Order: sequence, then C-alpha cells, then structure tokens
Amino acid sequence: MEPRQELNSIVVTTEQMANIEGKIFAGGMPVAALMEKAALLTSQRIQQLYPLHTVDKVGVLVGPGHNGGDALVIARELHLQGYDVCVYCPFTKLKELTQQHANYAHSLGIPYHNDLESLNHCQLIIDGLFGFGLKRPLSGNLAIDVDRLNQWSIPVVSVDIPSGLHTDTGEVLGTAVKATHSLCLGLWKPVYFQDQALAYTGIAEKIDFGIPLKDIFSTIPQPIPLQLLHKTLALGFLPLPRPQLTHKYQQGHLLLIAGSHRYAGASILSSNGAKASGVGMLSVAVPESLKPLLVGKIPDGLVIDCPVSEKGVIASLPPLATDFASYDIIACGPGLTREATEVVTRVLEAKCPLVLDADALNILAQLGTVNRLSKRQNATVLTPHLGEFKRLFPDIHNPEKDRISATKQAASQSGAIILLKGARTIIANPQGKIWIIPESTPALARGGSGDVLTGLIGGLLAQNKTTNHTLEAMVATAAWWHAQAAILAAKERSELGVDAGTLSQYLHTIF
Ligand SMILES: NC(=O)C1=CN([C@@H]2O[C@H](COP(=O)(O)OP(=O)(O)OC[C@H]3O[C@@H](n4cnc5c(N)ncnc54)[C@H](O)[C@@H]3O)[C@@H](O)[C@H]2O)[C@H](O)CC1
Ligand SMILES: [K+]
Repeated sequence: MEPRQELNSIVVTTEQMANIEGKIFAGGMPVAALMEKAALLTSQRIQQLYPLHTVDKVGVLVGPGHNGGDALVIARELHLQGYDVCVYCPFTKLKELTQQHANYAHSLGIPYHNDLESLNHCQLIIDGLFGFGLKRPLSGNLAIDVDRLNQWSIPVVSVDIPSGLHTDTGEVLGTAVKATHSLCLGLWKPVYFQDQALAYTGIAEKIDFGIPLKDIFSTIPQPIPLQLLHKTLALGFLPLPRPQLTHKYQQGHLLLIAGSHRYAGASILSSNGAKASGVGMLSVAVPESLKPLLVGKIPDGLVIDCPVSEKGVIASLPPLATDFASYDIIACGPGLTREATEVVTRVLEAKCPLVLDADALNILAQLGTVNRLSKRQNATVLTPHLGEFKRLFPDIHNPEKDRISATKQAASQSGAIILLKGARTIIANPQGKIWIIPESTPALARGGSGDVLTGLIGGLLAQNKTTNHTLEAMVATAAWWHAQAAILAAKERSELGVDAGTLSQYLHTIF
C-alpha cells in the first residue's frame, strides 16, 4: 500500500489532530499557509462537485475560528473562479487570521449580509461556522439560524465537519447543520463513524492536504488505536490462504449451538453464514426435534441433537457437544431463547475461543458474569446490538451518545472482544484497539442477518489457526464481509430483496 493510502484507514481524535497540527506549526509551517493548503484543495473539490455551469450563487457561513478562516479562503477562490459569492458571518470578534481573510474578501467586493435569510436565493451553502474547535452547544440566534438552514432544500457543503457536531462523539451540541456533503480535512475524525451523526454528515469525503507522515505517526501510537476496515485492508485478510496439502480439520472445526422450536430458522441461517466462511468442519447442536430439518438443509454439517425442555428449548448439551477439545471455536446464541441458561453456563467452561450472540448475550446479562470473561482461558467475542449491549453493560450510561468509547470501555472492563452492531459497526479488544466498518446498508436491519454474521465470525475464527491475524481483526473482517455482501445484494435486488437467506448466498460473490 502506498504510504498516503494508509491514511485512509486512520481515525484521529480532536486531541490527536491538535497535537499533529501543533507539530506542523512547531516545525515552522506558518498557520496561514496550512489553512491555505487545506482550504484551496477543499475549494477545488467543491468546484468539481458543483461546477460553475450548474451552480452560480454560493452563500458562505463564516464562524469565528479557523473553520471560518477556511470558509473565507473558499469564498475568495470561488469568487475568483466566477461564482457569485456572498457571506454571512454572525460574529463580531474573529480570530486574527480569520479576520484578515474577512478583510481581504471584503476588499474583493464579496458582499456581506446581516441575516441568514439573505442567503436563501443561493444554490449552494458552504458551512464554515465551526470545526473541531466547537466546545459548547450552539444557542440563541445561531441555533435559530442553523435550524432555519436545515429547513431549506439548498445543498450544503460542510467544511471539516458539520457545524454543531462534537468531533469525537458525534453528539449534536444544541443543534447542527445537516450537510449534503462533508469534506473532512486531513484525517478522518470519529464523528464520521458515530451512528448518531450520520443523519448530519451526508456524503463524507476526506481531503488529504499533505500532513507530513512523520507528524502523524509520531503522534498516534502503534498499533493504530482507531482504524477503519475498508476494502484494501480487508482484502489483505481475505480470502484466507488455503494450503495445497490440507484436510478438513486443519481448516477449522466450528461448533455452532443455536435454535429452539420458536426460532428454528436461526440455526439454519447461522449454519449458512458459517459454511460461506469456508470452514473445514461444521458441527451444529440443535434441539433434537430440529435434527431432520437441519440434516435436510445443512447436509454437510454434523448435526448434534440435544435434549429439549417443555418449552422447546435446548435443555442441556450432550457429550458430543461438550467434548470441547474437539472444536477450534464455539459460537452460541442465535435463536436459543432466554431459557437456555444451562447451555450458556456450560459453554462458558470451554477452553477454546467463544462467540456469544443474541440470547446467549441476554443470558450472560442475567448471569451477571460478563466482567469475569477475562478469567476464561481463551478469547470471548460478544456481538451485541445496542439493546443487548445496554443489558450487558448497564453501568455504561447512554452508549448511543458515544458508541466508539462505549465499545472500548465494554471491552476493557469485560476482557472480551466486543462487536457493537450498527450502521457503523464497532469492534474493540480489551487492550483498546478499535476497528470500524466504514460502510453498510440499512438492508441489514432485518431479522436473521445477525444469525448469518455469528456463523460467519465463528467460521472465520475457526480457520484462523492457519494465519497469524489477531482475533479482533478477523471479527472485523467478518463484519466487513457481511456488510459488503449486503451492499452488493441491495444493489442487485434493492434493499427489500436482502432477506437473511439471500444475504448468506451473496457472501461468496464479493470476491
Ligand atoms: N486540522 C488542521 O490541521 C487544520 C484545521 N483547520 C481548520 O481549523 C478548524 C479548527 O479551528 P479552531 O479555530 O480551533 O476552531 P473552530 O473554527 O471550530 O471554532 C472555534 C471558535 O469558535 C468559538 N466557539 C466555540 N463554540 C462556540 C459556540 N457554541 N458558540 C459560539 N462560539 C463558539 C470558540 O471560542 C473559538 O473562537 C478545523 O476544524 C479546520 O476547519 C485549518 O484551517 C487547516 C489546518
Ligand atoms: K463546519
């Protein structure tokens, strides 16, 4: 990978970004020159997105800090290129450099308006009110202006981030600009991968304005703490290498424990996810009454029939399933129901890595033993959605307000690898390494798609003994693969056409 391409996968916090910036300035780069570099490239991108023949009148919102300075450089450049530019700056006191750009824009004859309403004839709005310097909520007339702007149907390009969002948590501070496009300056910031901010960021792009690699890599620790798993990286992990000379057990043996009378299909869907991973051997433990169904649907799986309770739930695991040493990985949970306490208690005694999903998570929450997972001999992977996450970690308040930090905290306190499902799925290990899946599709918000993921994760981890990838990287890779299959399926069949069965059939098509 080319060195600057690697930057596409790095996400930096506000503090790290400020430190990187500090190093650039300490090295002697003039502040004004850095702003000029960043804002010039941003204005060029805006001209590509909104060429002069399609857009004529551009309104520029200018804030008091350097985000406002960027906006004024953009205003100047667009004006020089022939756009009909006007400015609205609802502040009297500006940072010095911003004030200088304001004076120059004024001297060029760019008109300044005293109210937002005067910009409603524009065909494009540039939002340069606040960037990563926003510390307190928008209030008063400023908040009224932003709410008014959000009611217009004029495209908005936000510079660096939509004004009003917290750069790290993605929280809306008072109110925030709903952008059509956001042009993130230099390096990706967490806000772009926090679910709560996605309604505001629009189409997001990064503008690489040439931050020296040495300043980046001397600031952020190794391994990179917060990383995006995009195609280039994922295809470094996938497909897993398969030696010429091998046999089925060498390619991993997964035990899947799933299903109940009520949720019979979950065991089939997770088996299909596991099969798509290419796992060498798949054993599936299901209620005995489901065995004929499973044998019919998963003829290549070894079906283990388990005693069933009156409620149609696996009552206990037979010896074949509790011979834990036979398995490289156990994945447990899809469709079990919350009654299968015995199963989860028993499976926690296994020494191999364990993937727990769905009702296994709810049972784990009931058992109250989540913070003792670090005592297990091998890794545990928990794959909650937000509701399950809240039951598992009730002392992590409002995880939706900062999903990245919440996932990191959960991994640290439980000693497990946590995969928090969402529009931007987050994976954290107990040491603080975080992977983010940068794209997905709402087509995945559908019953059964999580079951497919559990099987896929289990199947990939079972084969991981032939590689030296970290477990969390493989968990993230499974989530990336799952999302990509859904994106492709949605493209070919529409979002409505991505039921869980279809999804599992698309898994092998992405390569
Ligand atoms: N990353 C880089 O290397 C570069 C970043 N650039 C741009 O600079 C901004 C960050 O600039 P900064 O001046 O630090 O902060 P802001 O412009 O976001 O605004 C801070 C400014 O606003 C005041 N303020 C904060 N909250 C409020 C509020 N609720 N109401 C009113 N006023 C508020 C605060 O007191 C400050 O005065 C970054 O995002 C980039 O756009 C460089 O130009 C290029 C290099
Ligand atoms: K902004």
